Amino acid sequence: MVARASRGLSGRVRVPGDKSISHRALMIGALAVGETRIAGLLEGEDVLATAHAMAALGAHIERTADGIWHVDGVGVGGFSQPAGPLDFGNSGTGARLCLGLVATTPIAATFTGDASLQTRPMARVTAPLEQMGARFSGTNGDRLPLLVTGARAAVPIAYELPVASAQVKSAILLAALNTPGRTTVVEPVATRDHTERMLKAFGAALEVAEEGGGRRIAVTGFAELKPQPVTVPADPSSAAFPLVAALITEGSEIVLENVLLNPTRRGLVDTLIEMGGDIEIANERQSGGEPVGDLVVRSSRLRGVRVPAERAPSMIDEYPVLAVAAACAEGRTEMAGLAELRVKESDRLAAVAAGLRANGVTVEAGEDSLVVEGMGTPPGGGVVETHMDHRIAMAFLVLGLAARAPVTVDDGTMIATSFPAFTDLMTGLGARLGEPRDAA
Ligand SMILES: O=C(O)C1=C[C@@H](OP(=O)(O)O)[C@@H](O)[C@H](O)C1
Ligand SMILES: C=C(OP(=O)(O)O)C(=O)O
Repeated sequence: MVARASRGLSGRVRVPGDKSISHRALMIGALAVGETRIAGLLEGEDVLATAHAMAALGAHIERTADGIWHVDGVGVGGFSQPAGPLDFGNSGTGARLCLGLVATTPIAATFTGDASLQTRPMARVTAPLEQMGARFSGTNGDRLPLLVTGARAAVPIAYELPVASAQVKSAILLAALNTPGRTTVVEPVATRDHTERMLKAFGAALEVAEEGGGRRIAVTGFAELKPQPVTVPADPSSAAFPLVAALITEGSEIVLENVLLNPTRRGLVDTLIEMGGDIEIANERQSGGEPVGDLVVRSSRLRGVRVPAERAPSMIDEYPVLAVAAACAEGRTEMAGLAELRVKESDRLAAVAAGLRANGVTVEAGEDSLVVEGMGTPPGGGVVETHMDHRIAMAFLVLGLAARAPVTVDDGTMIATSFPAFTDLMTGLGARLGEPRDAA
């Protein structure tokens, strides 16, 4: 795909539902007794893979013509042995959270995924889940495909997260639901807390205590989960693309409606405001147990900032597009604490650095840091390798809207994993996106 210099993005749009909340709504709905109705579910490939997995484990899942998803759950401990492998496609969240679900259920299941997912580390979840009694075997070290044998008699653990990861935390909390006694997870830095919020709403026995900058979360097993209606707010990680696009293309003013503003997810918005971004948060309210608001965004002259390491978990998926904003700012932007970017759908630190260099931007990439020299208007003109990574594709298409020369990404197909309507939504706002063969 190719993106060309654009001006005056305008319109009022709602990006699709939050990916993290969508995965959890299907999984926790599958564990409740009775029907959970989900409005605004993200219908991207990652979430659809989770829906298939829940159905393969015995939940009844149906989408009605009004767009509502109905999940008829089997109850905690009620999953049945799937007939074939569970394929999570490109999705780390789907695979890791579901490993937690199966780990304490007495069934066996093979977990697999696409070429990107098969390179991603799973030991971070299999290590604590083994302590709870699950067994994992495979031929590729800790990587997928893995055969998981759930514990017959699961044991509760007290676990301190070695990496700031909501996926690891959530895998353990979900495993704890079918484990007798009290399982405790301590996270030194707060990560997204959608699992905790949703489990509480469904009636799980869950306690959260603030501890320093982090949290201690305890789950007592065997509570019955009661179905709850879930309304999924717009995904801030998807909103990030039109948000940055409007800031860096001249003469733009857009409104992004109903965006999730959970404090564990709003690092990008806060950083862009620090950079001088004209972002107004209107109509702040609560929706389905989460804070949401409308973002009014106008083109802005951005300036470089220092983004502290402790902010990383609250914007971990947004660094590729932040780096694009930084390239279009005046001055240097320094980002620290980025080690986790190396183990996402691609090595995002390397992919961002290579993509920016290909478009004439000066970048310094350290082991876990990135420094981008802002250029106001970058030259562009490069071809970016996306490495099966949706966020790399979308971030560099956004760069192309503000660069002097068009920016090409080698493959736009992975965008469908998290934001299938990306191209339509962006072109609807006035962005010039297309295939290289299309007329300029
Ligand atoms: O829990 C979640 O829904 C997610 C957690 C993050 O991963 P880590 O837990 O690996 O940081 C994030 O990158 C991913 O897109 C979604
Ligand atoms: C890291 C991401 O997703 P996942 O870990 O679920 O593959 C992402 O969507 O940016």
